Amino acid sequence: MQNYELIIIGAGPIGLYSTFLAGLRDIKSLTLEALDYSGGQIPELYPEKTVYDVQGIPRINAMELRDKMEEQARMFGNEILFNSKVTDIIKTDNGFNVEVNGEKLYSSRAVLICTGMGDFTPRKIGCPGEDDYLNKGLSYTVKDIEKFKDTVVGVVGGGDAAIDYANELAEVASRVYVIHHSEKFRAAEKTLENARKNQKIEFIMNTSVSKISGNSVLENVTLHNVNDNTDKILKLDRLVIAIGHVGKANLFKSINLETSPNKRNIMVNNRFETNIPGIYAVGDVASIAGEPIHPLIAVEGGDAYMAINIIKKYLNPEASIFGGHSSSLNL
Ligand SMILES: Cc1cc2nc3c(=O)[nH]c(=O)nc-3n(C[C@H](O)[C@H](O)[C@H](O)COP(=O)(O)OP(=O)(O)OC[C@H]3O[C@@H](n4cnc5c(N)ncnc54)[C@H](O)[C@@H]3O)c2cc1C
Repeated sequence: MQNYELIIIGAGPIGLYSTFLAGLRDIKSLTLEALDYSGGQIPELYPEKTVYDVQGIPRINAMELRDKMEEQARMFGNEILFNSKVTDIIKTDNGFNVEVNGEKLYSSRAVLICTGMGDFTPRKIGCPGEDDYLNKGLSYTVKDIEKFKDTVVGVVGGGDAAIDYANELAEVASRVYVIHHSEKFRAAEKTLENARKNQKIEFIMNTSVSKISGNSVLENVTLHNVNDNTDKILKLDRLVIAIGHVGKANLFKSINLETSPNKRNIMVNNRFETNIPGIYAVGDVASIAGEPIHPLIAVEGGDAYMAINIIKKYLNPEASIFGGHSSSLNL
Protein backbone atom coordinates (compact mmCIF):
# COMPACT_ATOMS: atom_id res chain seq x y z
CA MET A 1 0.00 0.00 0.00
CA GLN A 2 1.30 3.46 -0.88
CA ASN A 3 1.55 5.91 2.03
CA TYR A 4 1.08 9.64 1.92
CA GLU A 5 0.91 12.42 4.47
CA LEU A 6 -2.24 13.80 2.88
CA ILE A 7 -4.85 12.47 0.46
CA ILE A 8 -6.88 15.12 -1.37
CA ILE A 9 -10.20 13.87 -2.77
CA GLY A 10 -11.32 15.67 -5.94
CA ALA A 11 -9.36 17.64 -8.56
CA GLY A 12 -11.84 20.45 -9.13
CA PRO A 13 -10.58 24.03 -8.80
CA ILE A 14 -10.18 23.70 -5.04
CA GLY A 15 -8.60 20.21 -5.08
CA LEU A 16 -6.13 21.45 -7.70
CA TYR A 17 -5.22 24.54 -5.69
CA SER A 18 -4.90 22.42 -2.54
CA THR A 19 -2.53 20.12 -4.45
CA PHE A 20 -0.32 23.09 -5.33
CA LEU A 21 -0.45 24.36 -1.74
CA ALA A 22 0.47 20.92 -0.37
CA GLY A 23 3.54 21.07 -2.60
CA LEU A 24 4.30 24.59 -1.44
CA ARG A 25 4.20 23.41 2.19
CA ASP A 26 6.29 20.32 1.41
CA ILE A 27 3.47 17.88 2.21
CA LYS A 28 3.64 14.52 0.43
CA SER A 29 0.17 14.36 -1.07
CA LEU A 30 -1.90 12.29 -3.49
CA THR A 31 -4.93 13.77 -5.25
CA LEU A 32 -7.63 11.31 -6.37
CA GLU A 33 -10.15 12.36 -9.03
CA ALA A 34 -13.16 10.29 -10.14
CA LEU A 35 -13.25 11.68 -13.70
CA ASP A 36 -10.49 11.33 -16.28
CA TYR A 37 -9.81 15.08 -16.28
CA SER A 38 -9.49 17.88 -13.76
CA GLY A 39 -11.46 21.09 -13.20
CA GLY A 40 -14.70 19.75 -11.67
CA GLN A 41 -17.60 22.04 -12.51
CA ILE A 42 -15.62 23.95 -15.17
CA PRO A 43 -15.41 21.25 -17.87
CA GLU A 44 -18.70 19.70 -16.76
CA LEU A 45 -20.91 22.77 -16.52
CA TYR A 46 -19.37 25.89 -18.06
CA PRO A 47 -16.40 25.15 -20.35
CA GLU A 48 -17.33 27.88 -22.84
CA LYS A 49 -17.83 30.72 -20.35
CA THR A 50 -15.55 33.60 -19.41
CA VAL A 51 -14.53 34.05 -15.77
CA TYR A 52 -13.91 37.62 -14.53
CA ASP A 53 -13.54 37.32 -10.76
CA VAL A 54 -10.22 35.58 -10.08
CA GLN A 55 -7.69 37.94 -8.50
CA GLY A 56 -5.23 39.43 -10.98
CA ILE A 57 -6.90 37.86 -14.05
CA PRO A 58 -9.32 40.39 -15.57
CA ARG A 59 -10.93 37.84 -17.90
CA ILE A 60 -10.20 34.25 -18.86
CA ASN A 61 -11.96 31.40 -20.67
CA ALA A 62 -13.00 28.85 -18.02
CA MET A 63 -11.09 25.96 -19.64
CA GLU A 64 -7.96 28.09 -19.94
CA LEU A 65 -8.28 28.84 -16.22
CA ARG A 66 -8.63 25.11 -15.54
CA ASP A 67 -5.47 24.42 -17.58
CA LYS A 68 -3.54 27.03 -15.61
CA MET A 69 -4.83 25.62 -12.32
CA GLU A 70 -3.69 22.13 -13.29
CA GLU A 71 -0.27 23.47 -14.37
CA GLN A 72 0.04 25.19 -10.99
CA ALA A 73 -1.10 22.02 -9.15
CA ARG A 74 1.72 20.07 -10.80
CA MET A 75 4.45 22.62 -9.94
CA PHE A 76 6.00 20.60 -7.11
CA GLY A 77 5.37 17.17 -8.62
CA ASN A 78 2.57 16.17 -6.22
CA GLU A 79 0.71 13.18 -7.66
CA ILE A 80 -2.74 13.44 -9.26
CA LEU A 81 -4.56 10.23 -10.25
CA PHE A 82 -7.59 10.29 -12.56
CA ASN A 83 -10.32 7.60 -12.91
CA SER A 84 -9.98 7.19 -9.15
CA LYS A 85 -13.28 7.56 -7.38
CA VAL A 86 -12.89 7.39 -3.62
CA THR A 87 -15.51 4.96 -2.41
CA ASP A 88 -14.61 4.72 1.28
CA ILE A 89 -12.39 6.11 4.02
CA ILE A 90 -11.44 3.72 6.81
CA LYS A 91 -9.96 4.94 10.12
CA THR A 92 -6.69 3.24 11.17
CA ASP A 93 -4.34 3.66 14.15
CA ASN A 94 -2.11 6.10 12.23
CA GLY A 95 -4.64 7.86 10.05
CA PHE A 96 -6.77 6.53 7.23
CA ASN A 97 -7.00 3.97 4.47
CA VAL A 98 -8.64 5.39 1.39
CA GLU A 99 -10.48 2.97 -0.90
CA VAL A 100 -10.57 3.73 -4.63
CA ASN A 101 -13.06 2.27 -7.14
CA GLY A 102 -14.18 -0.21 -4.47
CA GLU A 103 -10.82 -1.91 -4.03
CA LYS A 104 -7.38 -0.27 -4.26
CA LEU A 105 -6.17 1.24 -1.02
CA TYR A 106 -3.91 4.17 -0.25
CA SER A 107 -3.06 5.34 3.24
CA SER A 108 -2.48 8.77 4.69
CA ARG A 109 -2.28 10.59 8.00
CA ALA A 110 -4.80 13.24 6.92
CA VAL A 111 -7.54 13.58 4.30
CA LEU A 112 -8.80 16.75 2.64
CA ILE A 113 -12.22 16.35 0.99
CA CYS A 114 -12.72 18.65 -2.03
CA THR A 115 -15.57 16.78 -3.71
CA GLY A 116 -17.57 19.91 -4.57
CA MET A 117 -21.05 19.11 -5.80
CA GLY A 118 -20.24 15.39 -5.96
CA ASP A 119 -20.16 13.20 -8.99
CA PHE A 120 -22.32 15.37 -11.28
CA THR A 121 -25.40 13.15 -11.42
CA PRO A 122 -27.97 15.54 -12.96
CA ARG A 123 -31.35 15.92 -11.32
CA LYS A 124 -34.00 14.57 -13.69
CA ILE A 125 -37.51 15.82 -14.37
CA GLY A 126 -38.76 12.22 -14.32
CA CYS A 127 -41.25 12.61 -17.18
CA PRO A 128 -41.96 10.15 -20.04
CA GLY A 129 -39.43 10.38 -22.87
CA GLU A 130 -36.63 11.88 -20.74
CA ASP A 131 -34.36 8.83 -20.97
CA ASP A 132 -35.29 8.12 -24.62
CA TYR A 133 -34.04 11.45 -25.98
CA LEU A 134 -30.83 11.81 -23.96
CA ASN A 135 -28.14 12.96 -26.43
CA LYS A 136 -30.84 12.99 -29.15
CA GLY A 137 -31.66 16.64 -28.54
CA LEU A 138 -31.86 16.39 -24.75
CA SER A 139 -28.92 17.25 -22.51
CA TYR A 140 -28.28 18.33 -18.95
CA THR A 141 -25.40 20.70 -19.78
CA VAL A 142 -24.22 22.91 -22.65
CA LYS A 143 -20.81 21.67 -23.66
CA ASP A 144 -20.52 22.41 -27.37
CA ILE A 145 -22.39 25.62 -28.06
CA GLU A 146 -21.98 25.34 -31.85
CA LYS A 147 -24.43 22.40 -31.82
CA PHE A 148 -27.14 24.88 -30.77
CA LYS A 149 -26.56 27.25 -33.72
CA ASP A 150 -29.85 28.39 -35.33
CA THR A 151 -31.95 25.99 -33.21
CA VAL A 152 -35.03 26.52 -31.05
CA VAL A 153 -34.02 25.54 -27.52
CA GLY A 154 -35.91 25.04 -24.28
CA VAL A 155 -34.05 25.47 -21.00
CA VAL A 156 -35.72 24.02 -17.91
CA GLY A 157 -34.91 25.64 -14.56
CA GLY A 158 -34.78 28.89 -12.63
CA GLY A 159 -31.35 28.81 -10.99
CA ASP A 160 -28.00 30.25 -12.06
CA ALA A 161 -27.13 27.38 -14.39
CA ALA A 162 -30.45 27.61 -16.30
CA ILE A 163 -30.43 31.39 -16.73
CA ASP A 164 -26.69 31.42 -17.54
CA TYR A 165 -27.33 28.78 -20.21
CA ALA A 166 -30.27 30.77 -21.62
CA ASN A 167 -28.09 33.90 -22.03
CA GLU A 168 -25.23 31.89 -23.53
CA LEU A 169 -27.51 29.98 -25.94
CA ALA A 170 -29.28 33.16 -27.08
CA GLU A 171 -25.98 34.17 -28.72
CA VAL A 172 -26.26 31.31 -31.25
CA ALA A 173 -29.78 29.86 -31.11
CA SER A 174 -32.68 31.37 -33.05
CA ARG A 175 -35.02 31.24 -30.01
CA VAL A 176 -34.66 30.24 -26.35
CA TYR A 177 -37.56 29.36 -24.04
CA VAL A 178 -36.92 29.33 -20.30
CA ILE A 179 -39.41 26.88 -18.80
CA HIS A 180 -39.77 27.30 -15.05
CA HIS A 181 -42.24 25.70 -12.67
CA SER A 182 -42.72 28.77 -10.47
CA GLU A 183 -42.60 32.57 -10.58
CA LYS A 184 -39.58 32.90 -8.33
CA PHE A 185 -35.98 32.54 -9.55
CA ARG A 186 -32.87 31.51 -7.65
CA ALA A 187 -30.56 32.95 -10.33
CA ALA A 188 -28.40 36.04 -9.69
CA GLU A 189 -30.34 39.28 -10.35
CA LYS A 190 -27.92 40.62 -12.95
CA THR A 191 -28.02 37.41 -15.01
CA LEU A 192 -31.79 37.33 -14.82
CA GLU A 193 -32.02 41.00 -15.83
CA ASN A 194 -29.83 40.30 -18.89
CA ALA A 195 -32.06 37.37 -19.86
CA ARG A 196 -35.24 39.41 -19.45
CA LYS A 197 -33.83 42.14 -21.73
CA ASN A 198 -32.82 39.63 -24.41
CA GLN A 199 -35.33 39.65 -27.29
CA LYS A 200 -34.50 36.05 -28.20
CA ILE A 201 -35.42 34.70 -24.75
CA GLU A 202 -39.03 34.01 -23.79
CA PHE A 203 -40.03 33.01 -20.26
CA ILE A 204 -42.73 30.36 -19.78
CA MET A 205 -43.60 30.53 -16.09
CA ASN A 206 -45.54 28.26 -13.71
CA THR A 207 -44.95 25.48 -16.17
CA SER A 208 -43.39 22.04 -16.01
CA VAL A 209 -42.41 19.63 -18.77
CA SER A 210 -44.72 16.62 -18.56
CA LYS A 211 -43.64 14.68 -21.68
CA ILE A 212 -40.83 14.66 -24.23
CA SER A 213 -41.56 13.21 -27.66
CA GLY A 214 -40.32 12.97 -31.25
CA ASN A 215 -39.19 10.40 -33.75
CA SER A 216 -35.49 9.58 -33.95
CA VAL A 217 -34.68 12.89 -32.20
CA LEU A 218 -36.50 15.17 -29.76
CA GLU A 219 -39.18 17.25 -31.51
CA ASN A 220 -41.81 18.29 -28.96
CA VAL A 221 -42.27 18.88 -25.27
CA THR A 222 -45.63 18.87 -23.52
CA LEU A 223 -45.90 21.84 -21.17
CA HIS A 224 -48.16 21.61 -18.14
CA ASN A 225 -49.33 24.88 -16.61
CA VAL A 226 -49.36 24.24 -12.87
CA ASN A 227 -51.79 27.13 -12.20
CA ASP A 228 -54.65 26.30 -14.57
CA ASN A 229 -53.80 22.61 -15.19
CA THR A 230 -53.76 23.01 -18.98
CA ASP A 231 -51.32 21.34 -21.37
CA LYS A 232 -49.82 22.57 -24.61
CA ILE A 233 -47.21 21.27 -27.04
CA LEU A 234 -44.06 23.28 -27.80
CA LYS A 235 -41.93 22.38 -30.82
CA LEU A 236 -38.21 22.38 -30.00
CA ASP A 237 -34.94 21.28 -31.60
CA ARG A 238 -33.17 20.92 -28.28
CA LEU A 239 -33.94 20.79 -24.58
CA VAL A 240 -31.47 21.53 -21.77
CA ILE A 241 -32.58 20.40 -18.31
CA ALA A 242 -30.70 22.50 -15.74
CA ILE A 243 -32.46 21.86 -12.45
CA GLY A 244 -29.37 20.97 -10.43
CA HIS A 245 -27.49 17.89 -9.42
CA VAL A 246 -28.15 15.10 -7.00
CA GLY A 247 -25.25 15.32 -4.63
CA LYS A 248 -24.61 13.45 -1.42
CA ALA A 249 -21.68 14.81 0.58
CA ASN A 250 -20.71 11.73 2.59
CA LEU A 251 -20.39 8.73 0.34
CA PHE A 252 -17.93 7.05 2.66
CA LYS A 253 -19.76 4.33 4.55
CA SER A 254 -17.08 3.51 7.14
CA ILE A 255 -16.89 6.99 8.62
CA ASN A 256 -19.70 9.02 10.05
CA LEU A 257 -19.03 12.54 8.79
CA GLU A 258 -21.42 15.19 10.03
CA THR A 259 -23.36 16.64 7.09
CA SER A 260 -25.85 19.46 6.61
CA PRO A 261 -29.55 18.52 7.05
CA ASN A 262 -29.97 18.12 3.25
CA LYS A 263 -26.87 15.83 3.24
CA ARG A 264 -25.21 17.89 0.47
CA ASN A 265 -22.47 19.53 2.55
CA ILE A 266 -19.91 18.34 5.06
CA MET A 267 -19.94 20.43 8.21
CA VAL A 268 -16.61 22.01 9.18
CA ASN A 269 -15.52 24.54 11.79
CA ASN A 270 -13.58 27.69 10.91
CA ARG A 271 -10.37 25.58 10.79
CA PHE A 272 -11.97 23.35 8.10
CA GLU A 273 -11.93 20.40 10.52
CA THR A 274 -14.77 17.91 10.20
CA ASN A 275 -16.13 16.03 13.22
CA ILE A 276 -13.43 13.37 12.57
CA PRO A 277 -9.91 14.48 13.62
CA GLY A 278 -7.54 14.32 10.63
CA ILE A 279 -10.31 14.75 8.04
CA TYR A 280 -10.79 18.24 6.61
CA ALA A 281 -13.15 19.60 3.94
CA VAL A 282 -12.96 22.72 1.79
CA GLY A 283 -14.61 24.14 -1.36
CA ASP A 284 -18.23 23.75 -2.44
CA VAL A 285 -18.68 20.56 -0.41
CA ALA A 286 -17.95 22.25 2.91
CA SER A 287 -20.26 24.25 5.10
CA ILE A 288 -18.46 26.39 7.67
CA ALA A 289 -20.10 26.24 11.08
CA GLY A 290 -23.48 25.68 9.44
CA GLU A 291 -23.22 28.64 7.03
CA PRO A 292 -22.91 28.03 3.27
CA ILE A 293 -19.62 29.16 1.77
CA HIS A 294 -19.66 31.55 -1.19
CA PRO A 295 -19.31 29.07 -4.09
CA LEU A 296 -16.48 31.02 -5.70
CA ILE A 297 -13.03 29.91 -6.74
CA ALA A 298 -11.30 32.95 -5.20
CA VAL A 299 -13.07 32.64 -1.82
CA GLU A 300 -12.68 28.88 -1.51
CA GLY A 301 -9.08 29.09 -2.76
CA GLY A 302 -8.35 31.29 0.27
CA ASP A 303 -10.03 28.68 2.47
CA ALA A 304 -7.84 25.97 0.89
CA TYR A 305 -4.73 28.04 1.76
CA MET A 306 -5.84 28.19 5.40
CA ALA A 307 -6.79 24.51 5.47
CA ILE A 308 -3.44 23.35 4.07
CA ASN A 309 -1.52 25.45 6.61
CA ILE A 310 -3.66 24.00 9.40
CA ILE A 311 -3.07 20.48 8.04
CA LYS A 312 0.70 21.16 7.92
CA LYS A 313 0.60 21.95 11.64
CA TYR A 314 -1.52 18.82 12.29
CA LEU A 315 1.03 16.64 10.46
CA ASN A 316 4.00 18.36 12.08
CA PRO A 317 3.22 20.30 15.27
CA GLU A 318 6.72 21.91 15.11
CA ALA A 319 5.92 23.52 11.74
CA SER A 320 4.91 27.14 11.52
CA ILE A 321 1.29 27.75 10.55
CA PHE A 322 2.43 30.41 8.07
CA GLY A 323 4.61 29.00 5.35
CA GLY A 324 6.07 32.32 4.20
CA HIS A 325 5.56 34.35 1.04
CA SER A 326 5.81 32.51 -2.28
CA SER A 327 7.72 35.51 -3.65
CA SER A 328 10.65 34.47 -1.42
CA LEU A 329 10.97 31.22 -3.38
CA ASN A 330 13.37 30.98 -6.26
CA LEU A 331 11.74 28.41 -8.53
C1 LIG B 1 -22.49 27.69 -14.43
C2 LIG B 1 -21.45 28.01 -13.37
C3 LIG B 1 -20.67 29.16 -13.50
C4 LIG B 1 -19.71 29.47 -12.53
N1 LIG B 1 -18.95 30.62 -12.67
C5 LIG B 1 -18.03 30.93 -11.71
C6 LIG B 1 -17.24 32.13 -11.82
O1 LIG B 1 -17.37 32.90 -12.77
N2 LIG B 1 -16.34 32.38 -10.82
C7 LIG B 1 -16.19 31.55 -9.74
O2 LIG B 1 -15.37 31.85 -8.88
N3 LIG B 1 -16.93 30.42 -9.61
C8 LIG B 1 -17.84 30.10 -10.57
N4 LIG B 1 -18.60 28.96 -10.42
C9 LIG B 1 -18.45 28.16 -9.18
C10 LIG B 1 -17.17 27.32 -9.17
O3 LIG B 1 -17.04 26.58 -10.37
C11 LIG B 1 -17.22 26.38 -7.96
O4 LIG B 1 -17.27 27.17 -6.79
C12 LIG B 1 -15.98 25.48 -7.95
O5 LIG B 1 -16.00 24.61 -9.07
C13 LIG B 1 -15.91 24.65 -6.66
O6 LIG B 1 -14.76 23.85 -6.76
P1 LIG B 1 -14.61 22.48 -5.95
O7 LIG B 1 -13.25 21.97 -6.29
O8 LIG B 1 -14.98 22.72 -4.52
O9 LIG B 1 -15.74 21.52 -6.51
P2 LIG B 1 -16.07 20.94 -7.98
O10 LIG B 1 -15.74 21.93 -9.04
O11 LIG B 1 -17.48 20.47 -7.87
O12 LIG B 1 -15.07 19.71 -8.14
C14 LIG B 1 -15.20 18.56 -7.35
C15 LIG B 1 -14.38 17.44 -7.98
O13 LIG B 1 -14.40 16.31 -7.10
C16 LIG B 1 -14.58 15.13 -7.86
N5 LIG B 1 -15.19 14.11 -7.00
C17 LIG B 1 -16.42 14.10 -6.44
N6 LIG B 1 -16.60 13.01 -5.69
C18 LIG B 1 -15.43 12.29 -5.78
C19 LIG B 1 -14.98 11.06 -5.22
N7 LIG B 1 -15.76 10.33 -4.40
N8 LIG B 1 -13.73 10.63 -5.54
C20 LIG B 1 -12.91 11.34 -6.35
N9 LIG B 1 -13.30 12.52 -6.91
C21 LIG B 1 -14.53 12.99 -6.61
C22 LIG B 1 -15.52 15.55 -8.99
O14 LIG B 1 -15.43 14.66 -10.09
C23 LIG B 1 -14.96 16.95 -9.32
O15 LIG B 1 -13.94 16.91 -10.29
C24 LIG B 1 -19.54 28.62 -11.39
C25 LIG B 1 -20.31 27.45 -11.28
C26 LIG B 1 -21.26 27.14 -12.25
C27 LIG B 1 -22.09 25.89 -12.10
